[in-house]
Amino acid sequence: MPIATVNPATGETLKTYDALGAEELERRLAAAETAFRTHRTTTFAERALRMHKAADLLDEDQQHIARVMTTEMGKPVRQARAEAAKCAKAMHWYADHAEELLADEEPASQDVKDSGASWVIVRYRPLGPVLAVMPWNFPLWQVVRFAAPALMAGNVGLLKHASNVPQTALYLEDLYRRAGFAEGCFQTLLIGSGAVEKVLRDPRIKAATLTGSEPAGRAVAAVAGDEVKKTVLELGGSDPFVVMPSADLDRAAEVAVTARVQNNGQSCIAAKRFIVHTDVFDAFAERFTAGMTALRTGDPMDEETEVGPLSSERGRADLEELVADAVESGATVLCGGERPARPGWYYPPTALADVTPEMRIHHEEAFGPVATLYRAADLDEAVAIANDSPFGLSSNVWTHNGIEVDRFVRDLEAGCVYVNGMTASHPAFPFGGVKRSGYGRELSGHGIREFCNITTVWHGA
Ligand SMILES: O=CCCC(=O)O
Repeated sequence: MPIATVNPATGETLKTYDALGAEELERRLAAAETAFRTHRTTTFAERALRMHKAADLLDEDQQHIARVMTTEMGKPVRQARAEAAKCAKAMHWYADHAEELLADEEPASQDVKDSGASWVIVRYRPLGPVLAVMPWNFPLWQVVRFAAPALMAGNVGLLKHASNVPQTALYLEDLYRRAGFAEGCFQTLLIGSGAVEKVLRDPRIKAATLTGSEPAGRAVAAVAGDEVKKTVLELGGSDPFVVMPSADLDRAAEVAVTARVQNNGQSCIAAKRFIVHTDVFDAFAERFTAGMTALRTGDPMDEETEVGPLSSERGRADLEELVADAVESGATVLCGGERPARPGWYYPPTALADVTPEMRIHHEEAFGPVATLYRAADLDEAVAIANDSPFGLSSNVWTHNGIEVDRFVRDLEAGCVYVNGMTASHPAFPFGGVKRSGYGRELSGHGIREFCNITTVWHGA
């Protein structure tokens, strides 16, 4: 795939980039190693000053970078501005909290005594240069939620971003440099995916994080495993959205629409499978279909647009194939289902009912604004349908029955359970999944500690 900005709203190639040559790649790896030697010895206060500055600069640049993101991957510009604001918030949060999250820990005095020590501490030390392989869907946020904790922990970052968001990738390198992080602390590598293995095997790279598809995660984890390097993987999701009879149906349907079509339906934590108790299925389906049909679709630069184009022609073709497969096998189209006759990679908000396990869409991630609706006879069946997926990222449940909430929290196979709301990541809460959605956690204290050398310091009498 060429490294290029191609506007998904028109299909026009606006800017292309050459991949880094071997010499420049080597220079950047060396710069990362050099930068780490100094950066690891800086204080939390020094890092925090730069991170706050980066957040302030990002706030100043919000209009500009939002338009760049929209041009590169097609998200509605209002959502792009919200993404930039969320990144600044996360940067401030890690600037404010990193020191306390990575403070030395003291084991219980009885255990210290039992070991024969006079004192023991556990210290979180940085690992070194970390490679981040990141996707285009939240081109700022996916990177910042790695970079903010990594830099605050004393690590340095090398970004291999998706090939269709090069301007956003270069902006991020420039942002951290302008904020005062030393040369080499955060670098963008304009390279194709074929060059990732070489970088990952380089002894100067100590760990890797990847957000993206399952095949990409498997490939990076295989190489990292061979090199015995730590990885965090945040892969696909096909999150369930369960609606029980006690739910506020109007609110559940309204949030369900947003949860499905956020980011033009291209979010790992978008709700994708709507599992509705049979007593309220028809009422929910009617409200949900009306909401999906009423969405304003069109030019993502238009302030009023709620759903823009998909990011690529291939992405739209994949989605169309999933829908065609389902319809051929008996799914009912409640709304949408046909691409509009216009330039750009648009696909309408679509809802499918009568979905069965024989259909590909039952097991695969629909990365676009396509919802599947399921009828469940009771809570047990709702849980069974929800868990009948290779993925386990997040989940959403709508009920006002506390016993049901306990059951969902106990039984849903997912990294998060959101009750009476839609999944939304927050800097203070761990984010990540189980099953084919990956492993490890981003954000919160758990995220910042993923790329630390957790060091036991034992001191004799
Ligand atoms: O694509 C998944 C990430 C979405 C988010 O963190 O809000």
